[in-house]
Amino acid sequence: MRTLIAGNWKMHGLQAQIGEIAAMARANAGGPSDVEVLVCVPATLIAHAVQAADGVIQIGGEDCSAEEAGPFTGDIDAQMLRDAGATSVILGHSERRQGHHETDATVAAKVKAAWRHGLATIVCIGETQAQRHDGNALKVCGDQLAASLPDIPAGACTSVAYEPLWAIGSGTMPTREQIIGVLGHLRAALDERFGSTSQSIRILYGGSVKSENALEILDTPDVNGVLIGGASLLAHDFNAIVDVARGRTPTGSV
Ligand SMILES: O=C(CO)COP(=O)(O)O
Repeated sequence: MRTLIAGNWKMHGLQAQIGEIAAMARANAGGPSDVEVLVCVPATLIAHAVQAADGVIQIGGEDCSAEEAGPFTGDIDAQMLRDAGATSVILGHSERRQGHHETDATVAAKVKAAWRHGLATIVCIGETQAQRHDGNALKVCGDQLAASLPDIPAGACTSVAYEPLWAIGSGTMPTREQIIGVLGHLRAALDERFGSTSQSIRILYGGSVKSENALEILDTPDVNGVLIGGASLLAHDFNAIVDVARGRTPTGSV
């Protein structure tokens, strides 16, 4: 399984920032293929980003509707993301679960819609600080995984991103043992539910990933990649993390 280095621009980015995508693509052109690079951007930027990515890195969306085309003002469906050139979509990010009241059932319906249109999904789960404090991190994450990830039809592709809410944008990282604890639990659940298909599902870690901590995270058992927020906005920062994944000396943006 190739390591996935994925960015999440969240609600950041104007056309003026598309040069960052071009710089990410330039740095990855002709590189070894043991690392897959994906940047998920706001829907308004997908088509521009796909052009700038020049087929070197993949571009994804950050959400999609569970519905097909219809009377849903303001929503964007999976087919539209695909049409704009996205190959993947992040679903169930905690900022959507919290800010837009998305339940596990909503997320599962969105995942199915994305798969119908050939998008790979990154299904996000994670516990709050209070849930961890109460000793419920494993149960919360396990329950979210079970209810947010539908049975996987042949040909569908998904990753699961473990993003503890208290680590997102905070600069606070879980310990290596905490990551191992949750990811081991998730991998065991995936193995039990999906059998050999589990081996095609990457588990990503997300939350305050930077080039300085990327090596330690990527070297943690059961980590198959990372989902990066703030440090994915600038090619200089993002490329440094990709370089770490490739085992090269960081060179920054080219
Ligand atoms: O939410 C995240 C990625 O989806 C993580 O964000 P930060 O890397 O900024 O902590």
